[in-house]
Amino acid sequence: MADILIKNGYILTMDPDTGDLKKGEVAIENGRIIYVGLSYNGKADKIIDASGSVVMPGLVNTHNHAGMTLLRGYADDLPLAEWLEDYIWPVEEKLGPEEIYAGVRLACLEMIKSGTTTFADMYIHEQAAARAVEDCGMRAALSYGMIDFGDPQRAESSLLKGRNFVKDFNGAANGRISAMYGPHAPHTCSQQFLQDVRKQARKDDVKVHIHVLETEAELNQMKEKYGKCSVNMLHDIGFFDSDVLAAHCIWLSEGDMNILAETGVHVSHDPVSNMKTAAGIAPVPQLLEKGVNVSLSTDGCASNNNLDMFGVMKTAALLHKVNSMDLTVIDARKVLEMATVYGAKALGIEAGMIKEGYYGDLIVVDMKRPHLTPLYDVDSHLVYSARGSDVTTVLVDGKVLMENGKVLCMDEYEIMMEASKAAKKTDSQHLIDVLGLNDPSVDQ
Ligand SMILES: C[C@H]1O[C@@H](n2cnc3c(O)ncnc32)[C@H](O)[C@@H]1O
Ligand SMILES: [Zn+2]
Repeated sequence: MADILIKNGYILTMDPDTGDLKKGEVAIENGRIIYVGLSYNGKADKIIDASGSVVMPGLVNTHNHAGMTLLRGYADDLPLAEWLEDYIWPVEEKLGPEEIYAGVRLACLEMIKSGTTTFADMYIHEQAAARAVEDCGMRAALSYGMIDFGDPQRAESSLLKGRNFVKDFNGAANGRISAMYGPHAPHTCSQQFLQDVRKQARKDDVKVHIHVLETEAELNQMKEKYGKCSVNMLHDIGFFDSDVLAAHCIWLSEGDMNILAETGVHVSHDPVSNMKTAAGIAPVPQLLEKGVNVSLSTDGCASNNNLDMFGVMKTAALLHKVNSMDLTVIDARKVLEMATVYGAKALGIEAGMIKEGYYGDLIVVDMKRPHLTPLYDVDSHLVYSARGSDVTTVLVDGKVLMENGKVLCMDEYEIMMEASKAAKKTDSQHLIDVLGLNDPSVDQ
C-alpha cells in the first residue's frame, strides 16, 4: 500500500529515460517514489487529484542566505562592497540565533509556497537554520558561513564553528539536512584558511559551498594579492573538486571555465541577484557548453528580493538570450533542468526527477489560470508564464507540506509576525506596524 498516490496530472518527470507523461500517476511510500507511470496498480492511504495541473520535481535553490529574509529591502541600490561592508555585515552583528530562526522559518514558508523543496544555504547562526528546516519539513544543504579576513584567531574559531556544525547536523532531520563547509569567498578568506577547510571537508566527507568571482573588484583584488584570479588560486591550492559548489562565477576567463569543467566544480547561477547588484553576467551558456553543471539560485533576500525560483528561471532564460543576442542559447527545457536535475546533482541528492527510488519531493502547479491559458507547451508556461504562486501542493520526503494552497507544516500568520518581530533587532524604521499588519483582524 502506497502512502500517497498523485493522479490525473501531467507528469513532468525530467527523467530522460521515461520522458514526460501527459496523464500519469505517481505513488510514494516511505518518503520515496515507488511508481511513475500511466496507472498505479495498487492502493494508497491518500489520493491527491492533480487534474488540470503539472506534477513536477520540487525546485532546488542552490545558493541562499535564508536568514536574510529579515533584511529584505533593508539596504538596496548600493554598490555591492558598500552594501555588504557598511550595511549588511554591521546589521548581522545585531542578529542572534532566535532572530535567524524566525528569518529562516519565513524563508522556508516563502520557498514552500513557491515550489522550492530543497535549498543550499550559507549563513550565520546556522544551527538555528537547521532547527527551522527540521521543524518545517524541507530538505536543505546547510553551511556555516566562515570568514577569517587573514586573522589566525578568527580562522581557528570559524573553522571550529564549521566543524561543530558538520558534526551536529550532517544527516539530521532523518537525512533531510546535509551539512557543508561554507568558506565565504577567496577574497575574505586567507589561503591557509581555505586549505584548512578543504582538508577538513575531505576528512569529514562533506561538500564545500563558496562564493567565487562575484565582482570585478574581487578579480582585481586577487590579481593584486596573488597575481592570479580566484579560480586559478583555488585550483593551485587543490581546493577544487566535484564536491565544490561555487556561487556566482561571473568574472571567468576561458581558462577559468576549463578549470571548472575539468575539476567537476558545480556552479550556482544567481541571475536576479547579479542583475540587482550589477555584479555582471555569468557566462552560463559557455559553462554549459563545456559540460559544467550549472544550477539556479535566488541568493539571499537582501539581494533579490524574494525567493521565487520561477522568477529566477524566467530571468535566467531572458538574460542569456539578450546578452548573447541569440534566443536559442538556453531554451525552457534547459532552464527547467537547471532548476531541478542539475540542482539536485550539485547537492548530491536523489531528487530533481520524478523517478522510482528518488525522494518524494514533488510539486503540483495549477495550470487553470488566466496567465497560463491557452496551454500549448508545458515547459514554455513553467518558465515564461508561471509564478511561484501557481504552486498549489508541495511534498518533501513524501510528506505533504502544502495542499491546495494551504500550508500544513506551519502557521503562516505566526511566521510572518515572528519574523517582523525579529526584524526589529535591526533598529530601523518598521513600516509593518504603520500598515497594520500586526493586527490579526487585517485580511492578509
Ligand atoms: C555568509 C555571509 O555572506 C554574506 N552575503 C550575502 N549575500 C552575499 C553576496 O551576494 N556576496 C557575498 N556575500 C554575501 C552574508 O551577509 C553573510 O555575512
Ligand atoms: Zn551569496
